[in-house]
Amino acid sequence: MVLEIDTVSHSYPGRRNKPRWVLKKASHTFEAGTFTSILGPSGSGKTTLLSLASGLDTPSEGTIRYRGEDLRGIGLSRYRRRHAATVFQSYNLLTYMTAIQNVRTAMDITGIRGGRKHALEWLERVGIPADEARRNVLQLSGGQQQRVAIARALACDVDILLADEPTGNLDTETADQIIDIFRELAHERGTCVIVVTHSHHLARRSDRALTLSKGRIV
Ligand SMILES: Nc1ncnc2c1ncn2[C@@H]1O[C@H](COP(=O)(O)OP(=O)(O)OP(=O)(O)O)[C@@H](O)[C@H]1O
Repeated sequence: MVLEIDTVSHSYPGRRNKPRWVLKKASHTFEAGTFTSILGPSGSGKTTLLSLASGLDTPSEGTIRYRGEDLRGIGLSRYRRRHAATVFQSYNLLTYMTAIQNVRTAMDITGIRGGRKHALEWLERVGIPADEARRNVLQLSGGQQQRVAIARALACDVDILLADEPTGNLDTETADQIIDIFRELAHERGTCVIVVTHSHHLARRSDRALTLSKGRIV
C-alpha cells in the first residue's frame, strides 16, 4: 500500500461562501507496480483528487497516507520532493532551458546526484536521444515535451507518478508511446502510476480504471 485516500472530502467556497463539496468521503488504496487511471465527467473532481494526492493541497476532511504516514506528518513539500512527482497537461517545463537543464534543475532541487549522465539516461529511457536533449524545449514537439516532463519527474527517483491528462494533446501513436512508458514504469520499476484522463483508450490500457462519480471513487 503506497498511497491511501481515506474518506477524503473536499470543498471549495461556493455561493455566499457556503462550501461546495467536490469530493465526498472518497476512498481508495493505490499499490506499487500498478498503473491506475481515473475517469469521470468534466467537473467531477479528478484534478482536485490529483492535487490532493500529489500534496499540492490538503483535504478539507479525511486523511491521505504515504506508506501509512499522514502527508501532514511528512510535510507536503517534503512529500512532493521525495516521494511523488506530478506531470501536468501543460508540462510546466522551464521554456528558456534545454531538456537536460530541465531535468537537472529538478534533480538539484530534490538533491539527486548523478548530474548530466543521470539526466541523459532518463531522457533516453523515455525516447529523447542526446541530440534532442540538448535542444531548447520549445523546439521539441508536444509529445517530446511531455516525455521531458515525465523524465524530469522520474529522474527525481520518486515511487509515485501522478499525471493529469498526459495524452490530451497528443496523436494516438504518440499517446500510445507515453502509455507504454507508464506501463513499463509500473511493471518493471514498481512505480505507482496514477493518471487522470478522459481517454477510454488510456483507461483500457491501464491495470485498473476507476471512475469519479458523485464525489466518490467507484
Ligand atoms: N480552486 C478552485 N476554486 C473553486 N472551485 C474549484 C477550484 N478548483 C476546482 N473547482 C471546482 O470543483 C469542481 C471539480 O473540478 P476539477 O477540476 O477537480 O474537475 P475535473 O474532473 O478535473 O474536470 P475536468 O475533466 O474538466 O478537468 C468543478 O466544479 C470546479 O469548478
